[in-house]
Amino acid sequence: MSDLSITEALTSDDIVIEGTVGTTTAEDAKMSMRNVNVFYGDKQAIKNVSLDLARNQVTALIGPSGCGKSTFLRCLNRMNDTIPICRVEGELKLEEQDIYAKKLDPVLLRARVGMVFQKPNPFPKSIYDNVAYGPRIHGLAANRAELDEIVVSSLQKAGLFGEVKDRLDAPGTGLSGGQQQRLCIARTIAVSPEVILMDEPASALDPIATAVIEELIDELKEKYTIAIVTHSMQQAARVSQATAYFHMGHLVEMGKTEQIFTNPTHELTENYITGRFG
Ligand SMILES: Nc1ncnc2c1ncn2[C@@H]1O[C@H](COP(=O)(O)OP(=O)(O)OP(=O)(O)O)[C@@H](O)[C@H]1O
Repeated sequence: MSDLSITEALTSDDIVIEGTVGTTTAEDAKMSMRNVNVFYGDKQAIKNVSLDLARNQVTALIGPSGCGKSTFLRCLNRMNDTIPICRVEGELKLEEQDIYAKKLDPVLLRARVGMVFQKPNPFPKSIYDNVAYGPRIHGLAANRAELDEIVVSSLQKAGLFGEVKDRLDAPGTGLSGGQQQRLCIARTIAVSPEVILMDEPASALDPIATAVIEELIDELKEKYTIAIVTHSMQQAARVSQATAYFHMGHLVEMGKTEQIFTNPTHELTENYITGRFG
């Protein structure tokens, strides 16, 4: 394919992408998705995507704006349930559990598969209460001492405790952007999730706060399985072990991050990572 035809193909709605190249399965999968299709009304946003999230790894979902990264991520803890016109088809499993099973309570699923959003969104409550909120509604602490312990250890794991330990009663909204995002990560961790989904978690932050979040993501993978949507290829390369390249609803290519960024197989992936499209 010449560059011109690639450019045409990249901007055409008629592009045909057959299957996914690379490795989409993991030996030790924490989550497995097979033949996932997602529709908003009549419009199909995800087209027959299959991939695994490997346990204790960071998987980056990358691709041009509108390719379906966030839609796919939101399927993994049923956040799309909140969009009435959205319909999800296919098999989505958290270990052996079908996460779309009728009997499954999405609120409990979201405690197991937590989510951190693009814009830090602390509740208008104290730092303490932000982190204690989840454990309280899920009844995870028998008494105040246990709750204190969860709050402190969650703030520690999110790398924020040292900065806020003397002002746990202060409002969470009074923290800096980067601190607020770490507070949101602490809030997610507080309910002991198994998987953490991150939708562009650093895009609203300055480079220093971004570096802190990236270091934290690297530490968090020791305990959790992580999927991150990012527009920053440098960030994907820095924090992830596996990368999935989406294009117009298709999963074009997936593999080890190093290979995707140094030696991609598909021309569409190569064009994206070399900055010819995006
Ligand atoms: N709530 C919605 N209702 C209707 N269509 C939607 C909705 N959310 C997303 N879409 C459409 O689904 C497609 C995929 O969107 P999505 O937000 O998942 O892409 P993305 O790759 O995450 O984009 P971005 O990088 O810009 O955030 C787009 O065509 C978008 O317009």
